[in-house]
Amino acid sequence: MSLTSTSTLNNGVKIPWVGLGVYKVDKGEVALDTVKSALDLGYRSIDTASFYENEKEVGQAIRNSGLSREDIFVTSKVWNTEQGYEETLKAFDDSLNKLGLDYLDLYLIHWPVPGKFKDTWRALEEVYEQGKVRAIGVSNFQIHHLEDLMKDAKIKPMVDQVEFHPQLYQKDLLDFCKENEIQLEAWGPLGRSRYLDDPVLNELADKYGKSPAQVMLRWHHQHEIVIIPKSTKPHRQKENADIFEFELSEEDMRKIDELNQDKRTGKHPDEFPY
Ligand SMILES: NC(=O)C1=CN([C@@H]2O[C@H](COP(=O)(O)OP(=O)(O)OC[C@H]3O[C@@H](n4cnc5c(N)ncnc54)[C@H](OP(=O)(O)O)[C@@H]3O)[C@@H](O)[C@H]2O)C=CC1
Ligand SMILES: O=C1CO[C@H](CO)[C@@H](O)[C@@H]1O
Repeated sequence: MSLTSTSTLNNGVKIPWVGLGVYKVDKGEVALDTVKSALDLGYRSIDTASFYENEKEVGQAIRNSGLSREDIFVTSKVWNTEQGYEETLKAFDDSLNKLGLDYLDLYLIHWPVPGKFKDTWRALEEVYEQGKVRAIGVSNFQIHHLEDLMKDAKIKPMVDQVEFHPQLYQKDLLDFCKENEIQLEAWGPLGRSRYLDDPVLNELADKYGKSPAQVMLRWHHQHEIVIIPKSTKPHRQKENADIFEFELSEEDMRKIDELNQDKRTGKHPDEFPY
């Protein structure tokens, strides 16, 4: 198992289990260097969004890498103010242009904007059917949003990317996604580094000879969740990728499950100020 090991989405497309997130990675040199070091270390999946304002640098770093386009999995997202059918078709083209790519691997609805996300989804179905994106999905969708979307959708979402970490163990959503063949992807898988001093995670880190961050990430992996930890630092990128060579016991998985406090670092999807 390595950074090239993948989960298979419900349409057969393969997504790496571990990718690099690039939110708050400043455009310019920082973004170029961050994506370069990740690709050099073997990362093959990058998660960006029009909202992050670094698509240009992400695309440039991918082209500079000399890797084949088909070996890299690129995700972007349509932002809230860009939602609606026509608006999303335009936003998709803008993202492709900024990235300098002729197709995306995954395009997501960033948040379930009330009254808009169904029209937005029709636009995603359209670009998917045109072959401009290999998979489509959603982000920050709760079970009720998924159920609502799937009532009218021609194509079922392949991915739901949500905030997920031990302090926000969304078991019902995870089970729902598994039942419906929707791949759950965790944003903030390190809890944005706020809970790394948790005593249970530290005790387990000592037990397995790993860092608390690696224990957290491995917990997601054993729950079959795709993760996209962000770091601008090569030594942390390396650490976050080194989670394939150890296994948490069932008892230790349960101990981490029990850390849940329904605690979010971001907004609740039903309360986001749309
Ligand atoms: N769909 C959505 O609405 C959202 C999607 N996302 C996506 O998910 C990605 C990941 O989430 P994000 O919010 O960045 O949070 P993460 O949980 O990935 O945490 C990132 C933070 O942890 C630090 N860090 C990284 N690795 C380590 C380590 N090994 N030890 C200690 N600290 C570490 C980073 O600092 P440093 O860089 O200094 O190493 C940074 O401060 C985003 O970058 C973005 O792509 C994020 C938020 C919302
Ligand atoms: O992707 C994102 C990055 O983080 C932001 C602040 O929490 C989110 O709003 C956004 O969805």
